[in-house]
Amino acid sequence: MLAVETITKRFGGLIAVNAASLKVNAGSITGLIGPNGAGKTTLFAVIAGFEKASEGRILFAGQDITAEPAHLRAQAGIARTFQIVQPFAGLSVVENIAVGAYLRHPARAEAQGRAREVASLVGLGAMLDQPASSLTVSGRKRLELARALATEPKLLLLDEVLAGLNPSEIRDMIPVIRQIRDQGVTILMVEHVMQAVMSLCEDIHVLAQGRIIAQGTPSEIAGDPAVIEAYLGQGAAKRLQRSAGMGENHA
Ligand SMILES: Nc1ncnc2c1ncn2[C@@H]1O[C@H](COP(=O)(O)OP(=O)(O)OP(=O)(O)O)[C@@H](O)[C@H]1O
Repeated sequence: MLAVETITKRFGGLIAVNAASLKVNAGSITGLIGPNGAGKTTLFAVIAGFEKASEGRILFAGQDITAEPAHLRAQAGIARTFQIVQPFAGLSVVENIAVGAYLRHPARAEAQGRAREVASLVGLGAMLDQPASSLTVSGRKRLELARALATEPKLLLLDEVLAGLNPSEIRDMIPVIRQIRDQGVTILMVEHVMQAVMSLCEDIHVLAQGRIIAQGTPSEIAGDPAVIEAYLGQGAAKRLQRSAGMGENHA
């Protein structure tokens, strides 16, 4: 569904994304992980058309969309959520979601009808008429998800939708994300909550200092020395191996 081909993004002298390539298969939940500042959000912005790639190509369903503006990518079926959630505070929950639904349903009643369906999918069905400003952090995250989903995307880019949630809220959100995929939406997610990434994603790409350093299944990624080093620093993989060996000796 999506092919990112050797994308580079420079901000002046800073290379935020450095010749990164990745693929997202239709129907999958694919993960994009990496330490802080690795370039994940920047790569999302380039995929969604909010930032222009300095080099490289983006293919969506086989079409080269590298030069397309963000609104045409949304029309084609790409939606993203934002790490910093900023709902229209003065509007109700259903009106906020309808903003996304207007993309495919210009009539108000239809857009609101679609917004209600999406609200119940993400667990906001009981809060339709509340002002968005009254939602908790967890409610705002669900609203952000709903606004993107209301555009009826084929590919949904989730930027840390679990950040700031407590463990029980995370447990509640995981099946919601899975259900969205089961309804036919392909998902690419940036996430720091590893337990969620490991349980949801069939394929994971790891970005570190702008480069893709590993790709594979959750268990391949968890055991990859380059990934361990990227998160824990140089020599960490060896140190872990040694202490695991010592553990066995003691046992
Ligand atoms: N608009 C911008 N102008 C200049 N530098 C930027 C801009 N956006 C991002 N950067 C820089 O690009 C690098 C990558 O940032 P990015 O936010 O993409 O990383 P990230 O992997 O999403 O990090 P985090 O996990 O902390 O959200 C950082 O060094 C950041 O400071």
